[in-house]
Amino acid sequence: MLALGKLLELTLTGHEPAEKTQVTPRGVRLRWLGQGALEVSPSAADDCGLDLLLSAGIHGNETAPIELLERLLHGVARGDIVPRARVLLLFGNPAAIVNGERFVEQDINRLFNGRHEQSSGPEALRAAELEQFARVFFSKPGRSRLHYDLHTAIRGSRIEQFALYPFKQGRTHSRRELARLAAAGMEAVLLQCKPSITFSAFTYEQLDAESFTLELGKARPFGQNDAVNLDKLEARLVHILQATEPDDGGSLEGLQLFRVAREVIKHSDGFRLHLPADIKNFSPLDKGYLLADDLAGVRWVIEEEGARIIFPNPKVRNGLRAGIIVVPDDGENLA
Ligand SMILES: O=C(O)CCC(=O)N[C@@H](CCC(=O)O)C(=O)O
Ligand SMILES: [Zn+2]
Repeated sequence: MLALGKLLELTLTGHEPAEKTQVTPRGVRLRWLGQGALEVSPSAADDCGLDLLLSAGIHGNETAPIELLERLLHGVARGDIVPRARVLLLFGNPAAIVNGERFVEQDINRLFNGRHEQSSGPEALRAAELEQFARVFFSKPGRSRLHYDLHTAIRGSRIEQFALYPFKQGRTHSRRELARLAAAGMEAVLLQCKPSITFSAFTYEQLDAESFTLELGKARPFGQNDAVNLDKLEARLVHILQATEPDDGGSLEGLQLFRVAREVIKHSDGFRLHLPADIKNFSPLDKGYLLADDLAGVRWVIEEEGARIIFPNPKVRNGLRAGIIVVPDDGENLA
C-alpha cells in the first residue's frame, strides 16, 4: 500500500510525509495537503467530473466515520478502489481525535461560515483551514460538487441513520440527492429552513456543493464500532467514487422527511431542559409540553403537531443550539 494511504496515522502523530505525492499503478494520484487533508485525483482520462469531499472527525470522539474513511483510503492506496471522482478527504479536528473528545476548547462545527473570525484558539484556526481546503478543492468550474460530513451522535436514536440537509435562500433541496442518500442507507433526512454555521452549511451556502451532515449511529471509541453498521453507506461511496452507481430510479421509498420547526437556543446559565438524560433522538414531544425554560421568563413550549426532539444538549455554550424541534415534511418543495 502507498504510504500516503496511512493518512490517519500521519494525522494523529502530527507527522509530515517525506513524499507528498504518490501515484498508484492505475494512475490515481494521492496528494498530502496538510495535517488530516489528502486529495485523490483520477487520471484525466478516467475523471468522471465529480468533486467529492468526505470529512470525518469534525468531532474528535466520533470514530466510526473516521474508520470508514480510513478503509476507503486504504482501498484506494492498495489499488482495490480506482476512483473516477476527484476526492478530498479531511479529518476535521486532529487534536480532538487524539484526545478522544468532541472538541478541545469549543465545538468546531459552530465556527464555519466565517464564525471563526470572531473567535480564537485551536478550533477557530482549524475551521479557517478547513474552509480553505474546501474552497480550493471546490474551485474548479463546470464540475459536480458533493460533500458528506460524517458524524455519530452523543445519544441513541429512534432513527439510527439520518442526514441533515443545509438551507440557502433561493436554492431548492434536490430529490435526486435524497434518493442517493436513501440508497446509502439513510432512513431520514432533516431539511434545514435557515442558514447555519456548520461545515456542511458552509460548503452548501458558499461553495455550491450538495452538502449533508450524515449521522450514522452512536459515538464510541476507536475499535468499538461494531454496532454502527456502515455497509450500505460504504458500498454506495465506493460506487460514487468509481462512477458505477446503479440507477435506482430515484426512489425515496422508505425515506422519512422532516423539517426544522425551531432550534432551541440556550441563552444563559439558567437554561433548563426538561427531558430525561437518556432520551433518544427523534423522541416525540406532546403539544403543550414545557421543553425548556431560561432566564427572563423564556419558555420553550411545544406548539407543533408531530414534534420530535433531536440533539438535546443543555451543556452547550450560551447562544448555541441546545436541541432541534423537528416535524414531518411532505416533500412538496423538493426539486
Ligand atoms: O448528538 C448530538 O447532540 C450532536 C451530534 C452532532 O455532532 N451533530 C452535528 C449536526 C450538524 C448539523 O446540524 O448539520 C452537530 O451538532 O454539529
Ligand atoms: Zn458530530
